[in-house]
Amino acid sequence: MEQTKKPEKISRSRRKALLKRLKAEIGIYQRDLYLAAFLGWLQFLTRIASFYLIAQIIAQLFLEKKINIGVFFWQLVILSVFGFGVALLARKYQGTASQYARNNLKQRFFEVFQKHSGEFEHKTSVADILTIASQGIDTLDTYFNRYLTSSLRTYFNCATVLVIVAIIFPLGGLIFLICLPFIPISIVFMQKRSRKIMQHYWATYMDVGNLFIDDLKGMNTLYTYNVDEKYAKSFVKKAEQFRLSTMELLKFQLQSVGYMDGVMYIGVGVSGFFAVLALAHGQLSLASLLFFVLIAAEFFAPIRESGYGMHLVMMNTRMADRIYSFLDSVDEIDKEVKTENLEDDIKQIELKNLSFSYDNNEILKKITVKIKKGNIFAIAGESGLGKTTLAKLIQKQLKPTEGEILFNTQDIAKVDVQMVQQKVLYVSPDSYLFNTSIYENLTLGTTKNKKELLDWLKEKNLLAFVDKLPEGIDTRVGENGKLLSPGQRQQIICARALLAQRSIYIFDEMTSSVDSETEQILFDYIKLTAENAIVVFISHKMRQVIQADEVLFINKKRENTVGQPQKVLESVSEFKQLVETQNRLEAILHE
Ligand SMILES: Nc1ncnc2c1ncn2[C@@H]1O[C@H](COP(=O)(O)OP(=O)(O)OP(=O)(O)O)[C@@H](O)[C@H]1O
Repeated sequence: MEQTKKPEKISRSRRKALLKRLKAEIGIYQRDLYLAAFLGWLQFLTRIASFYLIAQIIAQLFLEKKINIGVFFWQLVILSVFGFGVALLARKYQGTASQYARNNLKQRFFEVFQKHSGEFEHKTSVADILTIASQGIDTLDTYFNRYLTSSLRTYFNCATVLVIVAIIFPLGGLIFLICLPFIPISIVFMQKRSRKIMQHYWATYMDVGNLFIDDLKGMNTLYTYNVDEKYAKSFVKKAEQFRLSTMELLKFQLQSVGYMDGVMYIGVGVSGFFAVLALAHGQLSLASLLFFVLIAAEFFAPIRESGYGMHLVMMNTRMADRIYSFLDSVDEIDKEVKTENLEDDIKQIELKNLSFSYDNNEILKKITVKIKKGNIFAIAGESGLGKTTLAKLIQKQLKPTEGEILFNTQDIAKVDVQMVQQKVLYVSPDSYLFNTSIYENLTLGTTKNKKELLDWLKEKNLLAFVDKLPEGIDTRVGENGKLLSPGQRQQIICARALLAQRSIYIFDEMTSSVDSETEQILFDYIKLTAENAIVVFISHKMRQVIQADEVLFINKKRENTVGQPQKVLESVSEFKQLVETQNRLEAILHE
C-alpha cells in the first residue's frame, strides 16, 4: 500500500498567483460579491445605529433625563426591520459568485476529461482527478464565499468603526491601530506550524479519497480473492490517519482563534480603560463611552474572522495548486495551433518517423508507415511492446515524442483532438454495452429505424444469433452485456461500430477471449468494416494477423518491420517464430 506522499511546498509568488487566478474565476459575478459585501455593510450600519440609540437611552436614564421610550422603541423597530430587509436582499447575492466559479472549474475538468478520454500523460491518477473534481473544487467555497466576502467586510466595517471612534474618542482609535498588527503577527507566528499541519491533512485527505475510489472499482476482485477484509482494514487505517489529521487541524484552528481573541480582548480592555479615564476627566460623555464600548468589539471581530480565514485560505491554495497544475499541464498538451479542419474523406494515415516515450522509457521507435483505406492493417508484437500506445497516438490521446501522424496530408498535431476523435473509432472488448435492448445499443451508431436496421443486418449477414433469441433484437443485454455470451457481446460491439460509419477504426484485441469459430465471425465484421474505412487491427492471434493485408511487426528490441504478412513471415525470424509457436499451441489445445 502506498505511503502518504509529502506535498511540495508552495512558494510565496506561486501562492499569490494562485489566489489571483482563483479570484479571476468569479468573472462577472464579482459584482454580486461587492453587492453582498455592500449590503452586509448596510446591515452593519443599522447595528451601529442601534448601538448609538441604546447608548443614548442608557446614558439619559442614568443621568435621569426625561426620555420618550415610545419614540426610542419605534426607532429600534424601524432599524431592525430595515436590517432584516437588507439581510434578506443580501442572501440573493451571497454564494452566487462561489457557485459560478466552482461550476466553471468543474466544467473545465469535465471537458478536459472527456477530451482526453480519461488518458493523461503526466502522473496524476484518474482517482486523483476524480477526487479533485468531485469534492476538492467544492472546498473552495470557503475561499469564494467566506474569505473574499469577509475580507471585504473587514475593510468596510473596520474603516467605519475607526472613523466613528476617531470622532468620539481619538485615543481609542489610536489604541485600535496599535493593537491591529498583532493579529497578522500572530498569524505569521503560527504559519509554519499551520503549513505543516495543513500539508499533512491534505496528503491524508487525497490518500483516503484515492484509496476509496480504487477499492470501490476493484470491489468484485477483492471479494473474489477473499482479501476484502484485509483491504478494508488498510482503508480503515488510512481513514483513521485522516481523522487524526482533521482533529489536529481543528485543534490548531481553535488555538489560533484563541490567540486572536486574546488580542481582541486586550484591545477592547485597554481602550475601555482609557475611555473610563477620559470619562472621569470629563473628556468623554457617558453616552459616548457606552457607544464606544459597544462598537469596540465590532472593530476586532471582522479582523479576527479574516485571520481565521487565512488558515482556511492556505488549504484552498493547496487545492488551487492541484487544480491549476492539472489544468495547465493538459493545456500545455492542447496548446499547439489547432486551426485546421480534417478532410471528410480520409484515405490514408501516415506515420512519419514516429517515436514515443513514457517519461524516459522509450516505447515506440521510429515507425514510418502508410495505412490505407480498404485494407486491414495489423499491428503485431509481444505484450507490452506498444501496440495500444500506438492506438492512443492515432486517437491523439498521446502526443508523439518525435515524428508526425498525418491523416491524408494533414498533421493531426494541428487539429483539435475532438475533431480527430470524431474520425476515429476505438473498438475493444472493453467497449460498453448499455443495460437496454440489442436494438437500443445498436442505435448509438445509427439513425436507422428498427425495420431498416433488421434489413441491413440481414443483407450483411450480421448478428445471425439474434433470430434465435426469444425477443430477437429487443432482447435486453443486461449490465454491460452480462446476459450474452462473450462472442455475442463482441459481435454487437462490432456491428454497432460498423453502423457508426467512421473513417478510421482501431480494433484492439477484438477477437480475443472467444472460440475459433466466433473469432472468424468477428474477423469477418472487421473485413466488412475495412471495405469502406481505414482499419487498424491489433491482435495477439497470429492466425488472423497473417490474414491482414499488411502488418507492422515490433520485435523485442522495439525494431519494426512493415509489409505483407507472408513477406514478413519469410524475412523476420521472430515473426515466424511467433506464428509457429502459436500454431503449435493451438494444435495441442485442439488435440
Ligand atoms: N500511462 C503509462 N505510463 C507509463 N508507462 C505506460 C503507460 N501505459 C503503458 N505503459 C507502458 O508502455 C508499454 C507499452 O504498453 P502498451 O499497452 O502499448 O503495450 P501493448 O503492446 O498494447 O501490450 P498488450 O499486448 O499486452 O496489450 C508497457 O511496457 C507499459 O508498461
